[in-house]
Amino acid sequence: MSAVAQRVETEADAQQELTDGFHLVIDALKLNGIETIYGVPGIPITDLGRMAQAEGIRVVSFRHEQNAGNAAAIAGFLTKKPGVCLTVSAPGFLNGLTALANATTNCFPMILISGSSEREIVDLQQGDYEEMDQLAIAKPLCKAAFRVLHAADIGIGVARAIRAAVSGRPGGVYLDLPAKLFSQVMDAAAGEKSLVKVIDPAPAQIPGPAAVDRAINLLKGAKRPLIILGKGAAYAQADEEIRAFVEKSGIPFLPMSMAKGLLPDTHPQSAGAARSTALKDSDVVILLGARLNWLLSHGKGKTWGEPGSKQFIQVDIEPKEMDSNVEIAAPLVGDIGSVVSALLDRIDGSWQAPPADWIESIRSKKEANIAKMAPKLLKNSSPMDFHGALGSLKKVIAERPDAILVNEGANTLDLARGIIDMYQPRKRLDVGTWGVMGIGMGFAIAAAVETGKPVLAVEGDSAFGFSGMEVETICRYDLPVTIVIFNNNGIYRGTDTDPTGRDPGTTVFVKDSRYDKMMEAFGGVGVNVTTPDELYRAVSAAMDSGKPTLINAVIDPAAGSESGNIGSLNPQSVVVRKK
Ligand SMILES: CC(C)(COP(=O)(O)OP(=O)(O)OC[C@H]1O[C@@H](n2cnc3c(N)ncnc32)[C@H](O)[C@@H]1OP(=O)(O)O)[C@@H](O)C(=O)NCCC(=O)NCCSC(=O)C(=O)O
Repeated sequence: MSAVAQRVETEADAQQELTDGFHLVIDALKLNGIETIYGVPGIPITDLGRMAQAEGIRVVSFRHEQNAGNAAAIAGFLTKKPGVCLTVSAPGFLNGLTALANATTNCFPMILISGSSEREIVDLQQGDYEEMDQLAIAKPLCKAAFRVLHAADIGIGVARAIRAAVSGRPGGVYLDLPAKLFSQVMDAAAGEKSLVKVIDPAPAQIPGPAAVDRAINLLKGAKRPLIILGKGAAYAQADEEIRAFVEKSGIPFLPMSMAKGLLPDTHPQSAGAARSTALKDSDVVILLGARLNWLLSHGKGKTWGEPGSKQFIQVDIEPKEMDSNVEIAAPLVGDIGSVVSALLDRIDGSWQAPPADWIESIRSKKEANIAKMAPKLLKNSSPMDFHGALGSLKKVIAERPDAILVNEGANTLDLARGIIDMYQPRKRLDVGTWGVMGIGMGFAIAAAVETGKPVLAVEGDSAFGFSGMEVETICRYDLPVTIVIFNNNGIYRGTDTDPTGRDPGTTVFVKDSRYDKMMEAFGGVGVNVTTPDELYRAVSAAMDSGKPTLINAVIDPAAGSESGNIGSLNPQSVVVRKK
């Protein structure tokens, strides 16, 4: 090439605006309304995080990918947009996978984006930095998995990930971005054209009229109807329609834990405090975004009364969910908002409220259970038991109904679920379908970031340990998160011993630990409390101040029972060994 031609080409290059993989990923996310990324920086995505922040995306950096992943997952639940988690390759990617799988199980829309090493080297197993076939590993753990090899395909890759995460039954999606992709350069105009805006990412799915007729006829013939609200109903953000359906039909409702607050727990139709009676004695049960999994004893057995005494109507966006455990007499496939609207249209002048004896039997059981519980909640002992401590927190939430409650643990979870009334939708976030420990700080951080509301995380001492280092993240971003650790020195209880006398018992922790000191180490507020009154005052002050606070609540080490309320799943040894 002549010197003149070279000069002409250089000038043309100088005028040509360029973009690269980094910027295309950011532009694709922004075009689709992704405003926040949760992640942990490192090779090869450090600059992606920096640049995303510079371009106006909020980037929240965590201390461990599992917590960033949990944050992304619950952001998806709260917003109906996929929460994005960004990780480094192999080990960081693996750390994010638990959250991705948990998101998929819980039907939370989430995208795990991980950098990865070079395809050519990985496929020949030549020992690249953090070499791993991440796409193959992610596939069975999520709803969909994609890899983008060319900058020109980033737009499509991001679009496919978003649509896969939120359409139909929401879930986790993996997006694999090899390191080389980020520095691939292309013409900026062509790059912009390659981006895809996802139109109507989760289209409404309207139920067929015959399916609606079948369900309404069944409900009309019911003597003891029951509505079970699941977290799918909470996710749908069809709050007004659901409330109208419950109130116009007059049917008692039972919320699953993350559906609490869709209608207030204090609502006269709530059967939450009469759970056994409602499940056992009902004859027609409508499941609204709730699955008949272990949490509902698979729809059979003694929880559900006489065999054959039940008929189920199930509302779910996923047709395969029907008949998963027992026969579904009236399947209603569609999105919750569309199905509930269709049902509501049919609650007209001919509708008759459920028989008075059914309503009365729920009411009287509920009142008896509440009356039995009431004195336990007032106990102002030191050290505290679970009921006394939770009585205080019940008051705190009643006074701040728009606060978000995050909850995990065994006794701390089971008792808080019943005791702390919720008043508004999507305010209770917990361990979900898997009963997984470790969601605490990730959920609390995302709840604060996404909603700006005060967050109260009520944590068993064991559960907190899985994500405890994120208190630094909470302080760093100055989030309005109050953490209460129910500290009874161990898992379930703090009294276990090693029969050989050699080591601590397998379920105990260091006695009388001061978790509040952890918060102080990072500039947050730490408080140690020993009575329910002190707890009430400390939590109220913390939530009003909006300052990151950790309250170490000293609970009697002998308080608490084993198993985290999963009864039948706890195997018991039948062998007695001779010494
Ligand atoms: C399986 C369940 C859905 C059902 O449990 P049940 O014990 O049958 O029901 P609940 O806990 O909801 O309620 C217990 C009883 O309290 C009553 N109840 C409910 N609310 C109230 C109020 N406000 N006042 C008075 N009484 C009440 C309710 O009607 C029941 O009484 P009756 O009506 O009289 O029966 C639940 O336990 C659950 O969600 N479990 C998940 C546990 C979990 O995920 N654990 C994590 C594992 S921990 C771990 O990792 C590990 O241990 O290992």
